[in-house]
Amino acid sequence: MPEDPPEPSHRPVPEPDLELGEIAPSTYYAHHDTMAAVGFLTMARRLPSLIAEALRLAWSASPRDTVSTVSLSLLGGIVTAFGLLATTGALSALLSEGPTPNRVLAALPSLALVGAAAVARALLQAGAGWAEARLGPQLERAAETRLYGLTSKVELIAYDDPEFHDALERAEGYGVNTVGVVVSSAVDVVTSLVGIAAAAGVLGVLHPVLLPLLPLAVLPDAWAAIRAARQRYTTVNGLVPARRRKYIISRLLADRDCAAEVRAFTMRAFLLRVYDRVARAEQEEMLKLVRRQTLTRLTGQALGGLGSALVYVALGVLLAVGAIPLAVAGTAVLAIRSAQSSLSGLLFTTNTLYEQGLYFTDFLRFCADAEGRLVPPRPRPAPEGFDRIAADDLTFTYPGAEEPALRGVSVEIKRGEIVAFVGENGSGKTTLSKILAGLYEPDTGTVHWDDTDLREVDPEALRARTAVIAQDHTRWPLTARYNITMGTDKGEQALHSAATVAGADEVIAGLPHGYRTLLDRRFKDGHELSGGQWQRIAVARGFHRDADLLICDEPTAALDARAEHALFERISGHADGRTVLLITHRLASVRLADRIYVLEHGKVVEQGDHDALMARGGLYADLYGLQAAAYR
Ligand SMILES: Nc1ncnc2c1ncn2[C@@H]1O[C@H](COP(=O)(O)OP(=O)(O)OP(=O)(O)O)[C@@H](O)[C@H]1O
Repeated sequence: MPEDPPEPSHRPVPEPDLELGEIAPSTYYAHHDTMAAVGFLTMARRLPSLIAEALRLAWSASPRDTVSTVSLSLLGGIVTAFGLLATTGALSALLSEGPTPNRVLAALPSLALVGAAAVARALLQAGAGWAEARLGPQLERAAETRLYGLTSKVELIAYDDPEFHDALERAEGYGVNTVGVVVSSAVDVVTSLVGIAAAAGVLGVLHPVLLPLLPLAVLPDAWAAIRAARQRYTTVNGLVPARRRKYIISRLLADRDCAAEVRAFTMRAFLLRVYDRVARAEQEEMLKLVRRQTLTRLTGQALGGLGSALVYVALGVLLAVGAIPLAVAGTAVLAIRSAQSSLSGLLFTTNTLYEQGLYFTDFLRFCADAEGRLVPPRPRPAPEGFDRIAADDLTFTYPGAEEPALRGVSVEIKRGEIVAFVGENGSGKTTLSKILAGLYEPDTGTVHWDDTDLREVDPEALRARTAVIAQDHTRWPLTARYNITMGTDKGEQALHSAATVAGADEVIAGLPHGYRTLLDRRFKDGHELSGGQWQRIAVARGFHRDADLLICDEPTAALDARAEHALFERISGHADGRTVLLITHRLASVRLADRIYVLEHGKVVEQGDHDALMARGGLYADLYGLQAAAYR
């Protein structure tokens, strides 16, 4: 354990508290339970379908390399069998009667065959290895392209569905990485099976009585390997919660985000103690496992030795009674050894294939589910613009939510207007704006751009006509330029004017490489911005887009007073002729709106301009009065 720092004398460090609650299960260990419980036969039964799925995927990534991998591996097995049979010829000649030079001469053709088989096998194995290695990166790319093609295309609402999230986490966190391993394990399983079949075939050809000797020699090893693997799974599965807890604590000790607080609150000694307790417990379990596995392997080896002894005795008896010649017995020993090595390969790869196959299946299931979440093709093109947007009687409930976020909402936005949504937290403003932007589909009700029903329009095309300055905008790990243009370069003039409107020009002027500065500290020469500076960039992004409808969701929450004032001035100047939908809690700023909708619990409870709403003396007047009082 690392040495503890001296405790501060003025305050005792509390005892490490391990009562941190249950650790939630993790994607990375999603199938450990299954692996600890499942038997070898269950694994073996699942093999054919797993091998078929893996080969189908491999075929889609590269038919040529798939065929090469499989055919060269199979040929390698056949050549091995051929080499073993040629050995019998060589041994027969060498062990026959007569002077040694004559016996060697007689053995030469068979020896040449044995040599040729060895060379051919080596070449075939190298070829298979090469094709398999080529397949790996192609598979990885195919799987990732498929995954990310789907994640970026599914309906946005999928991201609010916990089941989609879980499935995505499993597919992305682990499933996609297993594709290559599953395919290579599938090929290895087939190769090992061919190796065993070849050895068994050779024994059968040499003498049928030799066949029953094979299980005698190979089963003890097989038993030990399977048992040791089970022991490891059971232990590691039991350790999953401890390992996750250790990982969480290790992040507190090593992550940048908490580095300052770890020091400010002198947390080091406390955290190290908690870490050490968990790590020690884990170490104890691992040492116990090592002891148990060693015992199992010793038993397996002892039984294996016994099995081999029995094989030799049986061979001796067969030789003594003249059932088989010496050359055949010699080849049988070689064939049994070859089967043993194929079997240990088979056990290892079966285990790997089954385990990785569980995660691989997660990947396949996710892709199938995501396909079902794609927006079906829509008949009408997106409207060129609008004179009036009308939302009628919208209701919307988030997946899994008990209460609807919107209940029977109707709003109207005319071209060139500034319309504001106000209301307390959680009243439904952002949800409504996302439906108007075509990001969510309402459960019931309609949105029309003039006479076009948005349900008939491709949402992607519609989104090209709207710009959203989001409340929780993304801090893209790109240059300042790309953070504003988002890859749609409209020239320097458009870039500078959008940046100026948002006050982002001042931010960019202060960056070491101006617009070319990377806004992410994880990259070399990357730069970090403050919350308000980021918001200015996000606002510039919205203004840069050629959109008929500009949705500003809390665009000034992080801005200083001067920047906020400048932005609202700009919006009140009708943002270069755009229609603006403004969501804000700063009610002084919505005075400029042509119409204000006040939302409460997912319903529009008031609407009108500022003066009308103040005169009404309802929720808006209450909220406005509260804010105004704070400045008096
Ligand atoms: N992704 C989501 N999944 C489930 N419920 C959600 C989700 N997003 C919002 N909600 C719920 O929907 C309701 C409306 O949320 P919305 O974000 O539209 O409110 P808002 O008026 O924009 O709030 P705020 O002023 O805090 O931004 C809230 O009750 C909220 O808890």
